[in-house]
Amino acid sequence: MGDLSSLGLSDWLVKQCKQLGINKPTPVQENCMPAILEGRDCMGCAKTGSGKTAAFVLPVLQKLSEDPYGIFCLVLTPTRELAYQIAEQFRVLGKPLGLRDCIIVGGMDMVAQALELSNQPHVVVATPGRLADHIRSSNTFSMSRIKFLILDEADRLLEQGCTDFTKDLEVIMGILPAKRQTLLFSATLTDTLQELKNIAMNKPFFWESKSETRTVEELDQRYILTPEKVKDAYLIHLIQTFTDEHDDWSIIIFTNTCKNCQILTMMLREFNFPTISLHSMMKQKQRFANLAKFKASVYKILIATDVAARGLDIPTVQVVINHNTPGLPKIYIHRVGRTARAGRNGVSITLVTQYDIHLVHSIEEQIQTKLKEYPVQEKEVHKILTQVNVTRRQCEIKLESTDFDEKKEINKRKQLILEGKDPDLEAKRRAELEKIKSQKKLFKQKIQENIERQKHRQLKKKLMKRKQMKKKKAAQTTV
Ligand SMILES: Nc1ncnc2c1ncn2[C@@H]1O[C@H](COP(=O)(O)OP(=O)(O)OP(=O)(O)O)[C@@H](O)[C@H]1O
Repeated sequence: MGDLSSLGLSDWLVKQCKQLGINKPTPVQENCMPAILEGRDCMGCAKTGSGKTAAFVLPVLQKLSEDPYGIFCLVLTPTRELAYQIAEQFRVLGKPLGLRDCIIVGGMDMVAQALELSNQPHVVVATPGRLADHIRSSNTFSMSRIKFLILDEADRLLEQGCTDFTKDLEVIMGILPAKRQTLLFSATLTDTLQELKNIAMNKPFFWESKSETRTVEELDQRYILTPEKVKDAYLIHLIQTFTDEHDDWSIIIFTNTCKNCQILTMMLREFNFPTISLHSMMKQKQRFANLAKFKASVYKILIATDVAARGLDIPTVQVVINHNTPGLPKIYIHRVGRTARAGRNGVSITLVTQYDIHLVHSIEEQIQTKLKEYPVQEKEVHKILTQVNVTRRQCEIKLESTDFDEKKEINKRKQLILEGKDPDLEAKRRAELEKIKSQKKLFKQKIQENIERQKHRQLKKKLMKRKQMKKKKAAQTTV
């Protein structure tokens, strides 16, 4: 492994790296940085926690120091928290340059952001939706001279998941110069490789870490097979044993919905665990505050939806618990990648119900690793089962008495308005779709029933025939 200066970084930058404990480049840095410094487009695919952020931040800072102007670099990333984390890396490593950065994410004051953009910062780190809003609504800034476009978690930005960035990306691409360097990074690039290659047009340098497995060796990956109803008791038991056995610890628990996230947080607090939550129905300021408290170990447990699955770098996290088995292997890879980062050890425990076994198989196939069973003292779990289930029900009732569901509905309507849709028309459209769906289902059911009936009739006929034949034969032999 070479050192940082032999890769083409200036002394001031190498010194800055050392102050942050970056002494030797990681493989993704060693391989991608020279290509970026040569001026090539680059696609880097390396495991979680392997230093992909510095792999693009360092060459950008190097180039910026040679010819400083704003706006020099645009970084796009799928979540707001990640945008702050990336901007922080730029700020810390670029301090000797007097680097000016600007963070453009949803949920924060748009006027203040517009002002910052008009001051020509060197680096803009943004989530696509809010940046596209700025482009649509003002002409006080220009990105026509940017040198670098970086898509961090590039596959997420391009996939059409629950948050679809495609329209916003089109708006953004429309104001960027064709002559630029495009850098794409993620731990899971391969699924969307072709779309990504279309964005990085100039025969990108492609580097993927060679490894049979897609998760890091330092990660101990476990599962617990549990009926749905006993899941929470297992969770409480796991946390209790973990707190009993470790002094300096921190856990992230991933769950599938904002509501579940809220209920689990309330529940764990009832059991006196220092818990805080992070999900998209929280106000942005609260999201940042909660994450900061978790990072500072004021709270040891973070319960989050997949909004925290990608990119977050919190070295103290030793355990990741999947309260639900992720539906996609790629989500699993990112979730468990919140621990065992940068060579540290970590454990991940996935709670698996009988309905999730096929999901575990496809996860194992993708990561090329078999999950091992996590040993649990069943007796201890059964002792707390009733208490846990009663507490959950109480928390559910408590949450129902707040306006949580109402807020969810309002948020949905707001989102539709922002997308230029009429919420009432959308509701009508969705109701009609539901009606068609259920009619189709009914129709299918009827056809199935008819087929079954026909089969039954044919079978009956066959049996009757066989009986008659037997009778006939019997009659003939007696004659
Ligand atoms: N060369 C290095 N030596 C030691 N530590 C490093 C080095 N490069 C980066 N790090 C540290 O490793 C940690 C993980 O880096 P980073 O967040 O960039 O990972 P990543 O590959 O982007 O992970 P993810 O896919 O989860 O986003 C950070 O705390 C970072 O400061």
